[in-house]
Amino acid sequence: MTVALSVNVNAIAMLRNRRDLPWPDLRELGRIALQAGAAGLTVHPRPDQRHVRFCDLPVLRALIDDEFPQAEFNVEGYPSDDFIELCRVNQPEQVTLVPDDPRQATSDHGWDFITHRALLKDVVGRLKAGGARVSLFAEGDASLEALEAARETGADRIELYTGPYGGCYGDAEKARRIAEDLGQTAERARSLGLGVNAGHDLTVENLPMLVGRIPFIAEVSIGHALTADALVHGMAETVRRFRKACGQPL
Ligand SMILES: CC(=O)[C@@H](O)[C@H](O)COP(=O)(O)O
Ligand SMILES: NCC(=O)COP(=O)(O)O
Repeated sequence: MTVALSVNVNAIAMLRNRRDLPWPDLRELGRIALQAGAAGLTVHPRPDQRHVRFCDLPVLRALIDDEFPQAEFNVEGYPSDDFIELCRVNQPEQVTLVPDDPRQATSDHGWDFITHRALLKDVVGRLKAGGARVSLFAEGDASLEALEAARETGADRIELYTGPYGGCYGDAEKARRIAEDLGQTAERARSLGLGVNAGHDLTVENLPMLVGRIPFIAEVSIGHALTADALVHGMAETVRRFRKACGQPL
């Protein structure tokens, strides 16, 4: 089983949005990423559109449909009515639901599945009826009880929030401890029949330990570090480096 890499283009969009100009061009960079072997593209449209804009979604949908029909579009976000409508219109293969407050700078926690079970069950049902796989952003140490509630929503997968793991760069011992917690959570999720994705602050350096501990991760979505590396190495070479760090044969 190989760990699929989905390239999150939010950080590229944020750079573009500094000016009223159309570059860097998301469609072109998305194309380079997919040509270099990324399995898909991820966007996280936030209500203020400070990163990816709502109008970017049809462009990326068309790129995949026209040129990379095996690739997947993953749309992440809080399940507001606007977000659900964006998903209906753009038909992502996967929707990842995230408990973000609009004021948050970035995602920094997973769902409380027990408290939000009813909301999630309703939204997951609607998204799945529209044809999407649904993944739920989860705390790295989610309990069995919490994961049972996640499964009851009808979701297909969880996405492990790996921010604290990414935050301990330079401290290998702490990273190992967190990787172990993430591994145990992933095993609990798998024992319930849930697939496991992972994301947030993953890098070429920290991926191998995570994937070594959780070889059954289905997909990682990566944006911030991948965009930073692309400034140094170019997008195509960066995607190859991240694929290698995921354990993919090149
Ligand atoms: C859901 C998640 O893990 C986030 O990492 C997210 O997709 C990144 O969002 P921003 O790029 O908007 O910070
Ligand atoms: N789901 C996580 C994601 O898409 C990207 O997170 P990051 O690499 O930008 O931290």
